[in-house]
Amino acid sequence: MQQHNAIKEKYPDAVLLFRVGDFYETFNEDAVIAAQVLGIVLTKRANGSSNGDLAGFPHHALDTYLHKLVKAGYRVAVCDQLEDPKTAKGIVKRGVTELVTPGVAVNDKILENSSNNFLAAVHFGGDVTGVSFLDISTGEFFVAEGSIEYVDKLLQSFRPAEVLFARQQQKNFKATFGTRFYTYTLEEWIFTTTYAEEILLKQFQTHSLKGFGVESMPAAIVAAGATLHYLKDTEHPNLQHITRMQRINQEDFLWMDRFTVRNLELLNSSVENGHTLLKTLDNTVTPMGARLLKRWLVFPLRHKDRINERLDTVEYLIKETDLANGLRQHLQQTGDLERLVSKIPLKKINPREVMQLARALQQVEAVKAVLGSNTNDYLQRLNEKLDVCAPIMNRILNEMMETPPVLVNKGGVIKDGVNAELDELRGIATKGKDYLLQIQQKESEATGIPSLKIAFNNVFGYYLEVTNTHKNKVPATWIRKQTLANAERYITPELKEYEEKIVGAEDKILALETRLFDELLAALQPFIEPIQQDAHIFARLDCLLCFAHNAVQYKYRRPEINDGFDLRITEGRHPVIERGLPPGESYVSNDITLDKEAQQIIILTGPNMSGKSALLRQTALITLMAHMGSFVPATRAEIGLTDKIFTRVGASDNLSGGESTFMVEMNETASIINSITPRSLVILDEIGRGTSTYDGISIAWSIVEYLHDMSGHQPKTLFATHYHELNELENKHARVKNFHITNMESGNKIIFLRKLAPGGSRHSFGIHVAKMAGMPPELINRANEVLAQLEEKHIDGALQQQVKNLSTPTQKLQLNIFDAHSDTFQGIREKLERVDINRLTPVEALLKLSEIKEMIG
Ligand SMILES: Nc1ncnc2c1ncn2[C@@H]1O[C@H](COP(=O)(O)OP(=O)(O)OP(=O)(O)O)[C@@H](O)[C@H]1O
Repeated sequence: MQQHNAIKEKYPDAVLLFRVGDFYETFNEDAVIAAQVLGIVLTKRANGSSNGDLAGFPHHALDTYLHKLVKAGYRVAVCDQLEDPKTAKGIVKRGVTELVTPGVAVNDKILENSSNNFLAAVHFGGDVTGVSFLDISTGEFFVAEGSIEYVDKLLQSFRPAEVLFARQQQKNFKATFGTRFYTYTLEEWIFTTTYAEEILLKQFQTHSLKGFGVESMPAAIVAAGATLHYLKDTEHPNLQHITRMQRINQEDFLWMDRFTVRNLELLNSSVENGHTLLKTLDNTVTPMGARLLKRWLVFPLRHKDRINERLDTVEYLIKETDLANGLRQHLQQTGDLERLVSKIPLKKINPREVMQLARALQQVEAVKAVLGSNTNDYLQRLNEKLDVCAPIMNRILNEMMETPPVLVNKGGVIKDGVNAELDELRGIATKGKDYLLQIQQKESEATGIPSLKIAFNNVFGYYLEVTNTHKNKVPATWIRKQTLANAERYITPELKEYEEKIVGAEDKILALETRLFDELLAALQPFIEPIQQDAHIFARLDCLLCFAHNAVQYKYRRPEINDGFDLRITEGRHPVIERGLPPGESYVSNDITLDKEAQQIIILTGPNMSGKSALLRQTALITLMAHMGSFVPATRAEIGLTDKIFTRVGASDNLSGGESTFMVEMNETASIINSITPRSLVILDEIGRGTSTYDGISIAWSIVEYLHDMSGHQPKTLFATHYHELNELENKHARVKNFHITNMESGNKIIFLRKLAPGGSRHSFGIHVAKMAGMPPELINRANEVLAQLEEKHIDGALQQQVKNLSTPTQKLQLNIFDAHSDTFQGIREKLERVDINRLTPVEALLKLSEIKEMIG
């Protein structure tokens, strides 16, 4: 217990699993947690002066129980016996061999195949915030820095299992990023540039960080350093598979903030088990492909050439069916090469997995052969980078048994003919066993006991077993060892002699096989990087094959990406809703055009349930898919390169999280306004609905005017609303156009036609929808009465009239000077750039300040 307590002191916030013989035991408060989470028995035991709680489980169940504790949000320190109890003097030496936390998990039971398990670190560096994401199970390591909003979006996209930050930032972190994450704090000194650089250089064995393109990203470097520090802290010293850092450049990707990622239901649905774009598109066949697809989805490209490179390849794969089928087949048989290779340095790879790795390399060889004859540039480049790692693949295949066991200490790992000593020992062991059979036969004949058996147990080794009916035939020279109910067990000197030979040989075989396997693992080390590269290329191939598959299966077409600003979609469909429709029903496609000249903003009205939201979202999703390099659900799509997609949805009650729902709605909308450009696509769904009609219309009205008039910024905008009054905007602003979704009234029913048509609509048919939803007839009748009276009194009409007479804005739109696109900003910037601070006198400085003040006006 003294040893336990001393170790526990070093890991106070972890549950300590303390190895005692064949068990992992937990004590005191750890035992209470373990019993509760694992459903194991909690016992009391005398422990020194007091009675302590105790709960334990057999050591071979470690994987299962460890996983449960970590999933339940606990940090777990695994404390093992560091020496052989047989040879140890006094108390066996023990130490923590691994600290497992939600973000530092390599166990297959904790990890999900199709998801990365990222450990993130955030460094608040004053002006910029740095962030890093590391998946120890795959070796991927990303760094970035930028505004808080940017880091927030990255956190939303990477969804780390654990986030690290400096202890002093506890309040700040919570205020900035909320309580969505599992977090852990580290000492402040870890978050310094010098320390971070030192630890990173040591990891990558380089003299500078230049090669990673991060030297001008101090905040990101600090975050990355903290991540590596934490890995060492959690007893993960062997990280040879973390070979590089990749920097994420904001300008390389189409930006979507976290509200957009959520509103478009890219990764998560708002309803349980609902469909997401990811689920709809994911037809990958390898785990690394599935993980990469997720990343492609939240980081769509922004460079035309790179998008077209993907689109060209998808087109090529669609045409070359045999090639695509061949590739898919080989990929299917590869398994999780990326995670297998990461297990090598972590010393977590077992013999069976090493064999899987060799088989995966055989697939690399096969893929190279298939790709050999292709004429697509991108595939050719990928093929050149594929490395079969033949020396190690052949060595594994030549030296290891075809189906080795999971545990190396079970033997049967190394083939015959690989090592002469091993062959000899195996000869002895088998011969010894043959000889035992001969003894059995010989003694059976000599004694006349036909049922005589030789068997083995751990207590007294090999023995002869005689059933009670033949007991009297046993010779006097045999030594009786055990009496059972219906049999007796004996040993003989001859039996013991052979036993020694066999058991000795078997022990030696296991030791030798373990050594040979370790040698094989050491030989694998230099191949970690090329195999990682192979895994990465397979992931890309998998995603592109998946796009080709989707295009054929779901009739997607190649989008045309151009440098213009316009968006023209012909017969577009919603990829997710379309797939969920019941058999026999088909999705009604729609054309949509947004351009800079005549149709920058569309005000979309239509009855409830007619498909306004669907149309809005499909426009965003088609744009997004095109930027991923995927074909799209439309017969034609011309898409001007887009830099940002914003989606905002009017408040609904399930969004509330302490704040009023309308406040949430306004907060979210406000954050768009400052970062829009003409290349942005803005989707607003019933913004303003969370307040009274007058307030709502006024806010919605002014948002549209603002987006219309922001000089030089005018983003393409789709605005769905129930406020028909907003249709009046078309008459007052040149680039606002009204559209509605058509429906047909048949008796007192409405039939949704779901077709987009020019012009606004007058009714919402909310009462029809209430009726369809099964509201009591009395209630529906009363609602109709109230509506009729309101309409009779022209309340609705009066508002319509007032809207018509609305004046133009009294105040010209004031551009934010901190908006990098504004002329004022550019002017101030130029002025400041010309100033040489070293030569400036105080009076000159005051004069400059006054000039700048004047510019702001
Ligand atoms: N083009 C379409 N073809 C087939 N079904 C569609 C289409 N558009 C929408 N739907 C179906 O109609 C349902 C309602 O659509 P949606 O939510 O877009 O309506 P809405 O006009 O936004 O309604 P509300 O104003 O009440 O929010 C969708 O869930 C979908 O199942």
